[in-house]
Amino acid sequence: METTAARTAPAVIVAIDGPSGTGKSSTSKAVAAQLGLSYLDTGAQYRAITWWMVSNGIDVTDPSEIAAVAGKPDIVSGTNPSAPAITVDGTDVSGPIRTQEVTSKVSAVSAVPEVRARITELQRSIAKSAERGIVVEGRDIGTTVLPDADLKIFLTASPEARAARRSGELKGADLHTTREALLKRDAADSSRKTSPLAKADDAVEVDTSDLTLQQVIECVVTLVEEKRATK
Ligand SMILES: Nc1ncnc2c1ncn2[C@@H]1O[C@H](COP(=O)(O)OP(=O)(O)O)[C@@H](O)[C@H]1O
Ligand SMILES: Nc1ccn([C@H]2C[C@H](O)[C@@H](COP(=O)(O)OP(=O)(O)O)O2)c(=O)n1
Repeated sequence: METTAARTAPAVIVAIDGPSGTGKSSTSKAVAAQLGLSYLDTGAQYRAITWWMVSNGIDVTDPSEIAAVAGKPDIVSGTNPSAPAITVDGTDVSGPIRTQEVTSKVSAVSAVPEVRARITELQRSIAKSAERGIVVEGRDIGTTVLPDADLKIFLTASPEARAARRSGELKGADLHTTREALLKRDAADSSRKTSPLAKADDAVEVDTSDLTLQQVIECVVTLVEEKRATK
């Protein structure tokens, strides 16, 4: 629930990065809602451009083919943490971007520099226009997209905890298969040349393996409030 203090506080930019299943989306949405900030899911944008490539028959194993059309889809992200929305060329793609097919191809598409340049520009312009501040979650927000963010958080968790959380979501998914797929995607995201998944030197690292979601939210809200008090 947003408080009166939140409505009058100075704008604050929060970057939350980390690998898959560490709690970035759940934490970012809750913190933004509680503090009256906008919210941006940058993974959804990479998923949306990947969905467009797949839907238009682009060979996602060919970086030059991806680069040639990277500027074509019109991706629009909503920033309401209580109702995150994403459209491509006017079509709501919030469901289709979560399929296994998109998940298995998103690392290859998001490694292409032309894709990153385009999406990064979009992210910076959304962050700039958030009057009361924003929580932006992803892989390279603290290092590349918003290096001057007021607060940078890097969430981690053991592969076992992350796989258990993910297979809980994908009902009936095998734990071992989920763990392997997740580690494969992390390795691809961490080893790409352009803005890989990485912790910024000035980010606060929070290991969420043994914390409840509520504990992680409280920890981040406290860190944001401390930052705001010094602004
Ligand atoms: N600290 C936590 N303890 C238990 N489950 C969690 C925790 N944080 C997140 N989850 C759950 O794990 C799943 C993945 O979380 P999510 O926020 O989507 O992670 P990410 O955005 O980093 O991939 C969700 O079902 C979420 O409810
Ligand atoms: N800032 C970002 C955000 C996501 N990506 C890429 C790499 C990720 O594997 C995919 C999907 O991100 P997403 O946050 O939706 O992934 P999870 O829901 O955590 O599994 O997008 C990126 O390259 N840079």
